[in-house]
Amino acid sequence: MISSTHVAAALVLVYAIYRIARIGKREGYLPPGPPTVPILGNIHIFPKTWAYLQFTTWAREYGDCYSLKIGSGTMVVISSAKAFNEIIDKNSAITADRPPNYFADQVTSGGLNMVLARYGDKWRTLRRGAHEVLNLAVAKTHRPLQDSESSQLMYELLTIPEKSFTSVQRFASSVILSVVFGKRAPQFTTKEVKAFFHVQHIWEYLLFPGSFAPVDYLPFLKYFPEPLAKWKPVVKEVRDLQRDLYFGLLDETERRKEDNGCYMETILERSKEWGMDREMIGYLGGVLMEAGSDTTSSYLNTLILGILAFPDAQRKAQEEIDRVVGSDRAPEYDDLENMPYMQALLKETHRFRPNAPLIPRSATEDLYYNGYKIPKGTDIIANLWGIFHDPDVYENPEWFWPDRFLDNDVGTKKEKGEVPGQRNDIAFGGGRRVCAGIHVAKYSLGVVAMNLLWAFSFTPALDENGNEIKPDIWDYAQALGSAPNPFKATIKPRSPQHAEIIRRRFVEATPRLQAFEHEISDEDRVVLDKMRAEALQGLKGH
Ligand code: HEM
Repeated sequence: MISSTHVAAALVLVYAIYRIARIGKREGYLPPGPPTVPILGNIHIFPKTWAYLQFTTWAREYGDCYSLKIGSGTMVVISSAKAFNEIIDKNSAITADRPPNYFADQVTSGGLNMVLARYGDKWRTLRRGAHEVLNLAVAKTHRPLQDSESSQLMYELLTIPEKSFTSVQRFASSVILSVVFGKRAPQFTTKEVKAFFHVQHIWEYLLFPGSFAPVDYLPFLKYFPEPLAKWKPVVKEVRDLQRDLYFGLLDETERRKEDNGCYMETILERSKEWGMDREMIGYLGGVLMEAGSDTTSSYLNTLILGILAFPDAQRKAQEEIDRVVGSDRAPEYDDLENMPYMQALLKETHRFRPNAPLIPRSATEDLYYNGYKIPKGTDIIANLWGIFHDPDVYENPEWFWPDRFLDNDVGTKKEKGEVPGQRNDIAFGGGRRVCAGIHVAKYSLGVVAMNLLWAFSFTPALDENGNEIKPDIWDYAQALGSAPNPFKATIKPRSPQHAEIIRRRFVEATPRLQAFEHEISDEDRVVLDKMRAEALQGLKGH
């Protein structure tokens, strides 16, 4: 006989099956998206590589705001300037959070990595500390240093052009090291730069979706023992390496007490007022290096790749620079306002290969877009690649073609007229989490780009048979940001007069650079002395 207990058990079972079968199913109020399967949702088709390309393909099929089901969780991908403006800019108060990141929390003492931190008190304190030292007025005080570092970059391209790729990386790292910790990196092989790139490589691997099990989506995995949790030793390694580097540099700044005006000197002086303890200070310094180094160098190397592959852009930029600056002096930042083509070229580089093709956010309250609901707790991915490579909005989006920005400030097709929400600095993000280093970044990018094009002609490198190697605009690293793989170019000064000015500027920058040459290795000292002596010799020889 069937008892009421049996009936109750059967009902519970049916309900449980019904609930489990619904896991992974897209709720009716969500934006559309690819078909789901029970339990997994869209996990089985989630891209393990080149996510931004697949996200863009889906955007063309499902629209500028679509959803993916990650088990019972939801991810919404936005791929138009309008959606970005409405969701990220206008709704910033409820979309400024980042998705949970267990690995980042473990590595940086409970979420002190400002870029990845949840939207809360720790982030607010870090952001305030960053703002105090990165705002426009303070950023301006570092411009002489950026100019001086750029003069060494130009000198390296003149004398060791075959190392252009790493020279650009050295420049970017040295600027951030100096600005943040008051200590420069004279070579790409300088101890701190080597240590930084070493740990950064492992760190990116740890963060890259698919490298390890998705602990944030399946939290029970956190409790697995080490043999089953392959990320555990990697987390420890990254933590140890980062602490050695970041806190080692902080110790050095404290020891030195010398006033070269670096960020750490200010932060150490005012940390109490800003509510920052030593852990926060060390990680803030390190995170600024992480956020400011690769971005700047990848951008500049992309620019070089772009003008190699699309020589028309180089020719037009140089015609303009010659007209505005001439060949008796090197360009200065203020020249940029008289150079519409150069401005267009800078914008085009951001559009062509945005440094952050996907920006992760998380909704802290329900919000609505185009009648769809984006519930609290949804991960929101701003797909910058999809925005910038939309053929409906941009003419030939896969071309490096600065001219598009001459017609209108945002580079969109003429017949499109004004595209709602479009602005030309989306590449730096938006709302409350907009790039904290935008002023430092824009100066480095502008000054170096103008100097590169003023000083040198860039043509494709030659192979062993003397044939040109076709620049490959798709040869990018499988990483979180858009970083071109190393490539070679033929780089020649545009005239002996240009070469002489490059040498002179490098020699004249010596005292400014020396203010940041602390505790540098014997090897770095020897190389620097030799470079300076040769530059001086070159000048006398003329
Ligand atoms: C080519 C240069 C750069 C580009 C394109 C760039 C772009 C970005 C983007 C897209 C974000 C995410 C913004 C968002 O969530 O809306 C970001 C965040 C950030 N950037 Fe930059 N960045 C660059 C250089 C720099 C530099 C030089 C620094 C430091 C000196 C820096 C410091 C930061 C920091 C600290 C954040 C985290 C902001 C937060 O989460 O509150 N960036 N950047």
